[in-house]
Amino acid sequence: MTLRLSGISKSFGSTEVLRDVSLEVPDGTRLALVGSSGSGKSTLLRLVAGFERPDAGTISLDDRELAGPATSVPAHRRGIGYVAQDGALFPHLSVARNIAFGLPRSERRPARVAELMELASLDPALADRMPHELSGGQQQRVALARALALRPKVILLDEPFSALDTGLRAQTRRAVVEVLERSGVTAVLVTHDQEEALSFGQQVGVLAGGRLVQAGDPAAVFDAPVDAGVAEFLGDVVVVPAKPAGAALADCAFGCLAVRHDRSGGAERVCAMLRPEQLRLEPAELDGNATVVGVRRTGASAELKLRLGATEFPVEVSHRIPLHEAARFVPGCPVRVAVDGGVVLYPEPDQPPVATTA
Ligand SMILES: Nc1ncnc2c1ncn2[C@@H]1O[C@H](COP(=O)(O)OP(=O)(O)OP(=O)(O)O)[C@@H](O)[C@H]1O
Repeated sequence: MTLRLSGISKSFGSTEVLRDVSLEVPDGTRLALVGSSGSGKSTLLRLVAGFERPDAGTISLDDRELAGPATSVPAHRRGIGYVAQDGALFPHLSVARNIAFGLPRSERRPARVAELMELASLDPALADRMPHELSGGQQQRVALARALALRPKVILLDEPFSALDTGLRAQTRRAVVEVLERSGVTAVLVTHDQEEALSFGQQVGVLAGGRLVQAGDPAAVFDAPVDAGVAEFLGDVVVVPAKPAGAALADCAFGCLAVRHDRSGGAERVCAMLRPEQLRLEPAELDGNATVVGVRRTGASAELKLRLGATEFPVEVSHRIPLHEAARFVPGCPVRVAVDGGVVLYPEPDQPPVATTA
């Protein structure tokens, strides 16, 4: 079913947490909501689940209004499943009984539990284990199986992977996406992890200060963030002062580059954003456009500090390279820095832009 939010606002006392949020998650698709801590992600999910009421706006599933000025369908009547951050399993019930707890009485049969365990890619041998005897990833899959037991139309996942360590996190995320795909349920994930948000589904939505500042196809949002703040939030950036130079071109410390998206709104002073993955570096005696001014080894990589100064925009840029390449770049060495693909232009911030890559 298609989930629609229209003009949702919510305050707690005098604190406005969400303002005029509208979005649509088409039937059977997945949306990841990302934003920094306090941006209102969990509140939005709780409004959809029915744990809170919006102050303004409507929430509906297909043609059925769940929340609005004159409507408030209770949480248990919404047909919406909710998976909390810690899975919230009952510690005194086995895996099978935790899952069965989510089922209507008439369906509490071992065969139905086994079916849900299979759907959630859980080994049947785990059925009699207690939650504390499971890994974090297995616990999350039990929580998902329990949430799917009621055949919800929509499933909401509130930071379900945040307690897992990096390897298990990616593996559990892939497993969960497969389960959601198999069950064909519409899903919304809340996360503050950019990579997770960009790889979860068909749409990513970025919340900042209670507003949905951008939503759309993850690759398109990553490629053309609406402002420099979103660009930096979604991944590493290199930002340098720039000057428009005619038809979709801009001059900056890297030379004259193609502009792939102009988000400057015609501002007089602009800066250019690119991703570190776009940079290619070669030692170059003759046609260098940068100089190595520092090399710092950090684990498996090295951070080069480069000065780009051939133009009216001299800047220093930090750039990470694999450690085995570091020997080619010693301080004082001239370097040719080329940029693959174009840049995105933004209005220059009040503060001078900082050129960094993490
Ligand atoms: N029940 C409540 N009463 C008062 N303030 C609340 C309540 N729930 C949330 N808030 C406030 O609303 C703001 C947004 O909180 P919310 O949990 O939605 O953010 P979030 O983006 O999910 O953050 P995090 O990533 O840290 O979980 C915060 O400032 C929080 O303190």
